[in-house]
Amino acid sequence: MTLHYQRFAAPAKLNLTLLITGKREDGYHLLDTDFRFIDYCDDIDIAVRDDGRIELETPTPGVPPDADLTVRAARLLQQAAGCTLGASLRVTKRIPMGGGLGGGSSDAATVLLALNKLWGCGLSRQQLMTLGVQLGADVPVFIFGRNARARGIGEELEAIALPEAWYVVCKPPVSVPTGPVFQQYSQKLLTGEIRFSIMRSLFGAAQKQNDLQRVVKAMYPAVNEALNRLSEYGSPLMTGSGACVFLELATEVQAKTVFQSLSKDMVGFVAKGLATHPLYDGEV
Ligand SMILES: C[C@@](CO)(OP(=O)(O)O)[C@H](O)COP(=O)(O)OP(=O)(O)OC[C@H]1O[C@@H](n2ccc(N)nc2=O)[C@H](O)[C@@H]1O
Ligand SMILES: Nc1ncnc2c1ncn2[C@@H]1O[C@H](COP(=O)(O)OP(=O)(O)O)[C@@H](O)[C@H]1O
Repeated sequence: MTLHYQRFAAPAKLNLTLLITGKREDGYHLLDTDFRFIDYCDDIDIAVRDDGRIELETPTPGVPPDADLTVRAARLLQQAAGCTLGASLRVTKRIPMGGGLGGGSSDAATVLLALNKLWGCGLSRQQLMTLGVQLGADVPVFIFGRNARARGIGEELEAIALPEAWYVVCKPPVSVPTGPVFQQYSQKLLTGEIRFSIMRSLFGAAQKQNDLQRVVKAMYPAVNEALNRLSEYGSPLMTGSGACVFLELATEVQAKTVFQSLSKDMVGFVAKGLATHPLYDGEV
């Protein structure tokens, strides 16, 4: 069997603002968040196989291949579409894991979008989004393909237009698991230290904010430190449930200047905000 690989991009996302507006009966928190794609991407090379096998040739350290979101996405689509073809996958990982940049979710979304085409499954964007949410709350927005305001747990999406912007993104030397952060947030709700942002969601917040930031700063001093370093140049924010923090700037020159003036021990990168996902084809 000769394998022909094609390359597909899986971009990172930033949560430009993240409000928590309530809690569902199953314990998941309701969000009101603006997602923006950035041009910092994992690459996924995919070849169709005729033996039905799903092979991950580049296992991610610390993630068993069967648990890898790329493999799970391929198997889910294969099952849902009744497809007998398989795929070999090679992932070039750049997006830090547990960083709030949605790398795993983006990889899964790219595999769903690419294999839907390569296998000729013919599922609609909406059908792929419904499959994707089974893999993670952030998967649907990457399939939606446009920068979006998301509500619910991320499945109610509305496209938003965003100005051109550049971002300095810093990765503190910690990996922040999403579950425990929400748990800690819930505990603070019980003690009355925190309240839901329903009013700010309805009437708009005075400035962009991330409701999980306070909790993560207290749990991970390195995140606090990174925010302090960036706050010398503007108003930084944490993305998702952390650990990455970012600062928005109007031009590439400004972003590069800020990044270069951070000391060398601060790991990070400069990225451009995208208008749409690289695989978005205009179909709604
Ligand atoms: C909060 C966001 C914003 O983008 O953060 P990041 O993960 O990107 O940092 C995401 O919606 C996260 O989505 P995702 O990372 O898929 O979360 P999951 O694995 O589904 O959730 C892990 C755990 O976090 C809690 N959780 C997650 C999402 C949510 N809206 N409410 C929750 O309470 C639940 O306890 C869940 O079991
Ligand atoms: N292909 C993948 N890339 C990244 N993480 C993956 C992948 N498959 C499974 N995971 C798991 O998903 C977790 C969350 O990863 P990721 O989506 O990159 O971070 P975050 O939710 O903080 O944005 C990782 O810690 C890892 O255990």
